[in-house]
Amino acid sequence: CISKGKNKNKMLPPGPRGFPIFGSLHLLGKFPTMVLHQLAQKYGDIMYLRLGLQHTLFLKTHDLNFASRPPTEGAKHIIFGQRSLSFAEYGSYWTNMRKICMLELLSNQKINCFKSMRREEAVLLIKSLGINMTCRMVFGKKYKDEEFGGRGFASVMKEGLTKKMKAVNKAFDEFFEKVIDEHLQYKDKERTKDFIDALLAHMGSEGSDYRIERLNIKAMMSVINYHLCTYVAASVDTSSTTVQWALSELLRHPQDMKKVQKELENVVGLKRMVEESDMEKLEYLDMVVKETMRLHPVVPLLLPHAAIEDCTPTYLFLHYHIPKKSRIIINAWAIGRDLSAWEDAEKFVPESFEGNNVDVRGQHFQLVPFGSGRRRCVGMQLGITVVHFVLAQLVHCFDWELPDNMLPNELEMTEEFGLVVSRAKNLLAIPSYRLQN
Ligand code: HEM
Repeated sequence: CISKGKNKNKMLPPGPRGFPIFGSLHLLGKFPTMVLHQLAQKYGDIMYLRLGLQHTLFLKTHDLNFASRPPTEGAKHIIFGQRSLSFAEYGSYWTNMRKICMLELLSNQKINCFKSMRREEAVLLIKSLGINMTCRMVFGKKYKDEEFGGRGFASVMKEGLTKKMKAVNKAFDEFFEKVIDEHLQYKDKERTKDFIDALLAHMGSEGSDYRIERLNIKAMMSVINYHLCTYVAASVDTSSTTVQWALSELLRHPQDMKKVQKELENVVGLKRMVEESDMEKLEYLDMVVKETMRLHPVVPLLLPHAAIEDCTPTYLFLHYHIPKKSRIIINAWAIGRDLSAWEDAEKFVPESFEGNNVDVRGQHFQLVPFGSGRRRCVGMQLGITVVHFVLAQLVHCFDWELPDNMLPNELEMTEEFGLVVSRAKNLLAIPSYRLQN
């Protein structure tokens, strides 16, 4: 929030006036992305609300200044304060944690190391149609619900409402303590080292203003889990929610589903399963994933950014004042539907990526499902790999049908808003195996 008093003579960006105390909170309703999008059509791309600000150019021109995070209640209680990577303030602690994460868990080399594990999981997925990949990369093995206070990983995440956050934190704390103890106990055993081993190797190391202790390691573990599950929208992670949206769109557009299957038949055939090494040849599948991330960015408002210093960006020849500590909210959902960048913005048309190099990695500002710049998603490469791989498996191994003779255009696509936006109604579809093995 910007305090107006202090900035009386400076021009804040335009926006609705709002009420005292609540500001414009009442406007947001059930679908804040859509409301913010409509407000931006009235007030412009840089907009001031007493809740936040949204603008896209900032990502490039003011990336460093907006690379911090504001303190939030959720982060304080549920993920060990601002020690977690996602919610850490910009500074040497965040820089180092991000470096460790990039190097030890999310580098291309590490992602490749776990290729065979993802393949094993894909086979299991095809058998069980349940997704559980990243858990093994982070913790080295799958932990059952009973080991998580008997309540289940997902159910504990779901209880992340403010009142319950402290209790939730305790449940996580016990679970993480157990995982750390197990890793220390089997430290010298012959096995594939996972992310926790890598973090433990840094225990005791220090910088000028921080020291990595057991608590910091737990904070890192929790933020990775936050991306595996969401505490708003049930036991799904960012990657599997994206896969669900992609499959939903393909069910609504059977001709596109056929096109992906045809491509898979040409590249892979029907006698074996898809391998990760096939991915680069699956151009249409890639377009389907991009189009899904455009229409259904699962973290639609990204994570909130915070201004480190005052700044004065220029927009349409006007100089706006953005005070230090302002919360910056970027509406990736609205950016993907911007009529000046996308033709037929509301329609699912994978072909719109044909013959251009627009991708999802934060270089093209009309499509930012992972954010952009310094604070963009650190797990992007893993997310992209998993989404392509799982979707390819599902469409290659199965034909899909909607239940009860439902027509494709009758499939509901209502969103349930949260930090991760999933389908409001579970996707129900009937698979029939189509490979010849
Ligand atoms: C399809 C999959 C995914 C999507 C769409 C996604 C999206 C995002 C978005 C939008 C942000 C915020 C960027 C910003 O504030 O500017 C973010 C941050 C982050 N993501 Fe992801 N994510 C995905 C998968 C993953 C995975 C698999 C991991 C880890 C295993 C991960 C770990 C993180 C972390 C740690 C941050 C915070 C980075 C920081 O603050 O420096 N994400 N993600």
